[in-house]
Amino acid sequence: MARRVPGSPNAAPDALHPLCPRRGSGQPIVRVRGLVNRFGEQVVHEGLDLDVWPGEIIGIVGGSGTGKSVLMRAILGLREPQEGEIEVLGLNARTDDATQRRAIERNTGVLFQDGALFSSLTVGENVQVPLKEYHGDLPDSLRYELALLKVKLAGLPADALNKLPSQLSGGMRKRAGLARALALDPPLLFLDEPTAGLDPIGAAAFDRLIRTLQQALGLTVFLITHDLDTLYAICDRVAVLADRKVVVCAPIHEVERFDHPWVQEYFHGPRARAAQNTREA
Ligand SMILES: Nc1ncnc2c1ncn2[C@@H]1O[C@H](COP(=O)(O)OP(=O)(O)OP(=O)(O)O)[C@@H](O)[C@H]1O
Repeated sequence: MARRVPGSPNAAPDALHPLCPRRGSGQPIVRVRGLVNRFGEQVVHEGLDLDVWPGEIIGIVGGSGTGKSVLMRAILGLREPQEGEIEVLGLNARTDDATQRRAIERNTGVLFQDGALFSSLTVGENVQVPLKEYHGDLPDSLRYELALLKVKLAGLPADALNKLPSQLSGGMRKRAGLARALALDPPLLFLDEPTAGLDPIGAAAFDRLIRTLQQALGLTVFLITHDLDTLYAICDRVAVLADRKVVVCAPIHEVERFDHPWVQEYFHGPRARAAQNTREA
């Protein structure tokens, strides 16, 4: 079954999140320049540049260990790179200024690969964690209502609110993680391999959910994936990490033609051909 997703890739949503830079303003929502990340002798990134534009879904791909997660962590300020500039929503992500750091945190939602839910809290309590941190003055009943709204937005039934993560399927846990990532209505969403571990039907449903939410909420999405179907189904542009940097960043049909051994193997190797055949079937 080919994945069918509402709204075509490359068609950015009409309405952007109010905190997003205006489209056409020339201002990216994430700007990375000259990024260097090293672990001891190992150089992961060396002079990496990347722009993420308002309202797009950008897919980040690359071989295992090319530094996709390290890049995401550096952008989110969860890791201090050795060199480079990183701006998020016009703010310096490498600042020591606590107010700016908090503003970035407040405006970015993250779905980590394993969902990263607190196992001893229910789904509803997990979603309320960021609400408590940033809106501690809200009455409990309103926080509960907001958590319920996010859980429904993420496509979970209302009764999931009172379940522990261990009582959910893998796909439902991803949706619960997504609900928490959306708790504060961020303009910018980071997803680390959201469809990993899901069966093809569950993965296709998750792709649809991401596209629908991105269009409805005017989100910009930074999406790390190995999933070719996701790239074709929902990504407006694809950035390929190789040789310690972004070697190409463009709409997928341009990336497919890019002359680089990893790109050619990934997009034209046996697995890619199988995915292509599935799409054409
Ligand atoms: N805290 C750390 N300490 C030492 N090395 C690290 C650390 N975090 C990441 N690395 C190394 O940096 C490299 C890039 O890791 P990263 O997790 O970003 O890769 P990735 O592209 O996301 O890989 P995958 O597709 O397998 O998830 C790897 O070689 C990894 O071992």
